[in-house]
Amino acid sequence: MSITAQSVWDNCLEFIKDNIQPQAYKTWFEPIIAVKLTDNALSIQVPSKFFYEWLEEHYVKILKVSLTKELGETAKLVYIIKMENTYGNKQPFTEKIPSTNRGSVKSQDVDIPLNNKSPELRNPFVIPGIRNVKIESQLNPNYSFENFLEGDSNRLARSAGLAVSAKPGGTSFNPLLIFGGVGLGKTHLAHAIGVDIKDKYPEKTVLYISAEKFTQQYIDAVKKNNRNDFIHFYQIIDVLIIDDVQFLSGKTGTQDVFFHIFNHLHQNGKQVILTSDKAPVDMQDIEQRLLSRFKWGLSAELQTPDFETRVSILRNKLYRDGVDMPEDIIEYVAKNIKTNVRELEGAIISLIAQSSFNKKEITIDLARIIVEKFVKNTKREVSIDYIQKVVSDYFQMDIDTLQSKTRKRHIVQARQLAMFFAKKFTKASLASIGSQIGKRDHATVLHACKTVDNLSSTDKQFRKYVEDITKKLSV
Ligand SMILES: Nc1ncnc2c1ncn2[C@@H]1O[C@H](COP(=O)(O)OP(=O)(O)OP(=O)(O)O)[C@@H](O)[C@H]1O
Repeated sequence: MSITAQSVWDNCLEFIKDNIQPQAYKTWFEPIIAVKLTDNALSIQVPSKFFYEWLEEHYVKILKVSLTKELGETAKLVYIIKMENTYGNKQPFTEKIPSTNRGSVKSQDVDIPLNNKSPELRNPFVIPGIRNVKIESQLNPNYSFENFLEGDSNRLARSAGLAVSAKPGGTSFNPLLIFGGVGLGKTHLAHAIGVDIKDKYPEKTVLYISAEKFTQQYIDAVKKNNRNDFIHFYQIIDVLIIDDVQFLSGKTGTQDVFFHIFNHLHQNGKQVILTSDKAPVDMQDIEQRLLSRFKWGLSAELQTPDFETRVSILRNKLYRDGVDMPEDIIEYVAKNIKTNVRELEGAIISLIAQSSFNKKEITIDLARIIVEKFVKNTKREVSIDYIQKVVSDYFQMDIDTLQSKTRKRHIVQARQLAMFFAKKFTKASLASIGSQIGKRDHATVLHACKTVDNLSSTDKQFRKYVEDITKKLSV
């Protein structure tokens, strides 16, 4: 009788069945399909990359023994990973990985077979069409746990981050959503988790990307008819970190594609880490099904650090930069800049720069001047709600009137001004602004912004409105 892939695999299974628990056999071996036998290499098809990893981690020895028994010392095992076909792709997407050769995965290289059946996998980060897909993690090694100082304000998020990096995909913190105000360390912490995972598990494919870049890549992929490649690229990531997910607000196409990628990763035990400037309950224009996914794991808030933590952050920064600074100056800066760690660091850097350029000693007086300038120059984040309040107060109407459907000219103008300032002073998308100011669409907001621009250059009275409200919002 001739030897076939099926006959070899059947014999292996018989041996394996006798040597492992029945439940484990059912879970991990029954779903496998023997595909082909060439040059003493048996190719087996497994349902996911997670499955492959599990086999390699727990059953590689027994697989080796059974296969050697059948095919001799030169026996080889090749996995074919059949990815779940979430996108109506006619052909299944496959990925081949040789057994116990995880070196190729270690360097974040994934070998994709180029045959007629499987589509070429295009990596949005690298020139398309190359055979060996190298995925740069895009992580910043300077953002580590070590230099992310702990305090009451960030203890939960930081500890959850450490738990995730010790066991990516293996904790209930999946996804881990880190949220908090501007400059409080969301990006830093997200990178630190990724960096630590790469240290502990070099074979894992980690990718950091901002939601903005993700959206751009998706738009490009749709333009170039590469939507499936885009999805497949993200589905082979082990740890996906997406920064500033609030950016997806109002972008339904990108949300939809992210929803499918998220489900695939989550189902396969991969880790997802997200950051956002607001808690899921406060996110506007994000589809309900996506919001509910965000809440599956843990949402951990980064709050404004207390005085002690601010002092430690400054001390640590100075220590790393090799700069000595009197304790009273550090405390002065920490006392006066409270709400944003980026500003805190910025002020101390200006102080060092000023003193070295002007050869001045660092004194409390110099610190006072710099902190004052610094605090004055930093723009305060205003919310869309606040803008609507300021505009409606200015025109002495209530917010409901401002948002109403009326076409009365002065109300329309007030609404257009609110939209114009929301665009100018917040990072919200046109769609999100529209939905918050009277449930209008993005085209209406765009039109409002153009109208305000036009009117302020042609109508003196209108220009005064713009100037007055700008002043009120800048105080
Ligand atoms: N606990 C901390 N320890 C040390 N440095 C910190 C800490 N928190 C924040 N920082 C530093 O503050 C700066 C701003 O942090 P980061 O860019 O991560 O903020 P963010 O919350 O992502 O801001 P944004 O909302 O603007 O995206 C960085 O230089 C970061 O290293």
